Amino acid sequence: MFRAQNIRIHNIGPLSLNLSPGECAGISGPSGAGKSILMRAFADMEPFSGDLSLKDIPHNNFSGPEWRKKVALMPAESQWWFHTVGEHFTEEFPEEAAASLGFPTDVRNWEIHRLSSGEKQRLALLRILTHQPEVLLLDEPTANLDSLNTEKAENFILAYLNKTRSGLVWISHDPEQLRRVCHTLYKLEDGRLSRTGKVLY
Ligand SMILES: Nc1ncnc2c1ncn2[C@@H]1O[C@H](COP(=O)(O)OP(=O)(O)OP(=O)(O)O)[C@@H](O)[C@H]1O
Repeated sequence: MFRAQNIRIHNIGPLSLNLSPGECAGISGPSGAGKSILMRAFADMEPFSGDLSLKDIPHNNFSGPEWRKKVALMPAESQWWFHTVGEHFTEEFPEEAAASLGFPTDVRNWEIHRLSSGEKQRLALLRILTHQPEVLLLDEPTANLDSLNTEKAENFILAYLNKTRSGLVWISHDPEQLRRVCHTLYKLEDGRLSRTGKVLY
């Protein structure tokens, strides 16, 4: 459903990655290998050459904002610009989903400046999923979380994937986590993306 063919960015690539509906692809690799840049290219936020498509529709057929609504990137550092949590949610605040990520009902009134890095990370996840992306690009989504909240976030993400049959690319430095949550595993190193294991698709 998501196809990236012959992608080149700076000195990375050419590389290709395809996602089937409901597939989670994990990417690991040394620091500085270009994992984040690759995610930015997939979200059309970084100049690249090559072909991207979603459900066989080339990415050039979409405007940038249209593409990014469907192929949504959650960067390692989330951005917050209003005063409170609730103001960042344009739709009705997803209370039930917030509870499943461990938040009390008044979280929508919390001021941004009081949030811990782990709270920001879980709320960024909640926010991005309210837009119902068809492909989700997660850059180290649990890097600031303890093991209990990591488990909650993993379950939350996988439940979304199973329900919507979206595609997911998950970047992590934790090989155990990638083995736990992903169907296909890749390593990005020296500009090349290689399949390293666990092929269930
Ligand atoms: N606009 C740019 N032009 C050239 N090189 C860049 C540009 N932006 C980032 N880089 C370099 O590309 C490399 C890859 O960076 P990137 O953040 O994608 O790495 P990463 O694999 O995600 O690393 P980490 O695991 O540490 O987060 C880095 O060496 C970075 O300095």
